[in-house]
Amino acid sequence: MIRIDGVTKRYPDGTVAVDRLSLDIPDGAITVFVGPSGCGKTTTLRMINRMVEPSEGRILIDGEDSRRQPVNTLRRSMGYVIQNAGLFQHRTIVDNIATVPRLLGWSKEKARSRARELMERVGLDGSLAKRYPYQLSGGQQQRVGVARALAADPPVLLMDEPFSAVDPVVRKGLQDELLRIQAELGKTIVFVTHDIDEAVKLGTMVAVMRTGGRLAQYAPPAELLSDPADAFVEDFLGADRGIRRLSFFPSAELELLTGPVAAAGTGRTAARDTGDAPYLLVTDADGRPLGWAEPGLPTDGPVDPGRLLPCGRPFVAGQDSLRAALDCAVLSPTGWAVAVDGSGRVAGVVSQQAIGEAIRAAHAGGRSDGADTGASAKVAG
Ligand SMILES: Nc1ncnc2c1ncn2[C@@H]1O[C@H](COP(=O)(O)OP(=O)(O)OP(=O)(O)O)[C@@H](O)[C@H]1O
Repeated sequence: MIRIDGVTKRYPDGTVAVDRLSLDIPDGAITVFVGPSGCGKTTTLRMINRMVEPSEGRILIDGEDSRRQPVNTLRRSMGYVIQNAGLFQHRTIVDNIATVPRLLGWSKEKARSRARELMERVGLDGSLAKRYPYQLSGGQQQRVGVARALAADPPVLLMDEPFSAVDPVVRKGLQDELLRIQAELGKTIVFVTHDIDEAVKLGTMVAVMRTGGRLAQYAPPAELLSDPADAFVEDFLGADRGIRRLSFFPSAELELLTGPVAAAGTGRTAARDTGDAPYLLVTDADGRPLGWAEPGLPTDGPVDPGRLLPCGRPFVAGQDSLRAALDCAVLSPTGWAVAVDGSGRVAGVVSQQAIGEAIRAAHAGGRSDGADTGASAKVAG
């Protein structure tokens, strides 16, 4: 555990970048520092690996004052990733990644073989190994930056706005990759961003900082969304925090109806017994959703999918969140959401109204994952 204990940073010109900050960064989890520009996020991160020395207070690593370790030993135990990756332009990708192992005295072969293994881990094709950084896209360069930081297998990764310079689609891919790597390797990651959505998505714990380097709130993201500490945090979280909070409620308890679901051309569709549902959901022979049949549309023979109402993007029952289920229902012209299993086959349908009831029950039960335990079990979707 990294304990930040009453830390203040005053720069020589008198600027107080961080003001009496105290918090514990748990092992094997992602802790995100988020806040407006100039609130002291980068300074905090750099105090952890002593690129910046605190003016007051101390930082304990597994109970020991970080100043008791030689600074080089400390830094080698902490990979560091920055915006635009900061790669060595004159070195190939594989040699960029092999930098720290080489500094640690590994042979060239061993360091390069480790680098190639890491390229695969961060989702980079091996054919890029001999290229130079300028021959890679921004997103690929960021992956190289992550691989380089992981090369010597440090227990801690410090990441300063690592994905800020890439477009939203690439950024989402990098975030997903980081979550996957974190789940696989169990690193302690300290991540700085000014993007609250990124913080909520990635953080096991989120520290919201305010201008003047003060901590506004430190909590799992579900708790931030349900109980912002004050108006500043509430404002920073943005207008749709209620909807975003639904990402933390699993869809597992939604009661799915299978009555209004039928495969095209099976004859069952002719009966059109849709129960409570006004429409019939028609699937293909494998059970994958084709669309909604309006009353009156013959469905007992081959169905022209062009005549069905679209069913939008279904949610994965049990795996996706209530937010995904609600989104599906809201976007559906019928007001009903389609649930599928992991292989895309229809598991059932559920109405907007039933989802609304599940949301009310979830709020009443305070069942958003992680809010009680401090461990944020994220729900996909
Ligand atoms: N070397 C320095 N000398 C004086 N003031 C500094 C120095 N470095 C940072 N600051 C000031 O300290 C405050 C915190 O800066 P810091 O870079 O930690 O903020 P930040 O939250 O990371 O900002 P951003 O999101 O814009 O990167 C700012 O007011 C900044 O101008």
